[in-house]
Amino acid sequence: MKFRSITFDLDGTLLDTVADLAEACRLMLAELEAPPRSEAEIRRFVGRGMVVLVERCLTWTTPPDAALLARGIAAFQRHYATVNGRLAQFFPGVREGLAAWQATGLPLAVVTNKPAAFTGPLLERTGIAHYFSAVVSGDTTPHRKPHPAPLLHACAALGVDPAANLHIGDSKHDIETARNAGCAVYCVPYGYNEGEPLRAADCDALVADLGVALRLAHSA
Ligand SMILES: O=C(O)COP(=O)(O)O
Ligand SMILES: [Mg+2]
Repeated sequence: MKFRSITFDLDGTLLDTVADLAEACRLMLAELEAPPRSEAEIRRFVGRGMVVLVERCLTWTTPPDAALLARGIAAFQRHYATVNGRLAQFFPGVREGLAAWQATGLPLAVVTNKPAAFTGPLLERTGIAHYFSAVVSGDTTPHRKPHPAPLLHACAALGVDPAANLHIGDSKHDIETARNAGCAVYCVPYGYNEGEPLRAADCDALVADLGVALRLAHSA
C-alpha cells in the first residue's frame, strides 16, 4: 500500500451525530424562543463547524445579529455538552473498518470541524478514542476545513508526508481540504455533504464503507 497514514473525518463519516446535534439545537432554539428546526434541516446545516451550525439555525430571512448569535452559541455549547454521544450511531462498517485499518499498523487520526471540547468526549463515549494517534478539531488550529491547516497539522503529528496520507470524509469540504493539503481523498456516500450527493468524479474514489476503502487502498 502506498499510503503511510490515514485521517478520518468524524461527523458523517465515522458517526451519525445528527440526532445529538438536532437535540442540542432544539434545546438552544427553545431557550432563545426561536422557531424550531427539523432534523432534516440540521443534517444540511452540519459540516462547517459549530458557529455556522448555530448561525444557520438562527437564519430565517437574515442572519442573526452578533448578540443573538453569541447567546445561541453559549446555549448550544451547554446543551451539546450534555447530549453529545447519547444518540450518536456508528455508520455501517465503521467498527469493523477501524479495527481492520488498525491491523495494517498505519497511524490513524481524526480531522474534524467539531470543537475539541466535544470531539474528545464523543470519541471516548463511543469507545473509539484508542484508535487514533492524533485528533485535530475545528479549533485546534486557527483554521477549519476546507483550509488545509488541520489536515497538515494531523500529518505533522503523525510524522507523515501529506502526499502519503489518505483522507476519508463525507463532504466537499473534506475533498477541498485534502486537495489543498496535497493528500489523496476517498469519500463515503452515506454522510451529510450539506444535503448534496457526492460524485465519484470529484474525489479519488467513492467507497461504500471503511472496509471497501481499505481493500481499494491496498491496490492503490
Ligand atoms: O462540526 C461540523 O460541522 C462537522 O464535523 P466534521 O468535520 O467531523 O464533519
Ligand atoms: Mg463530515
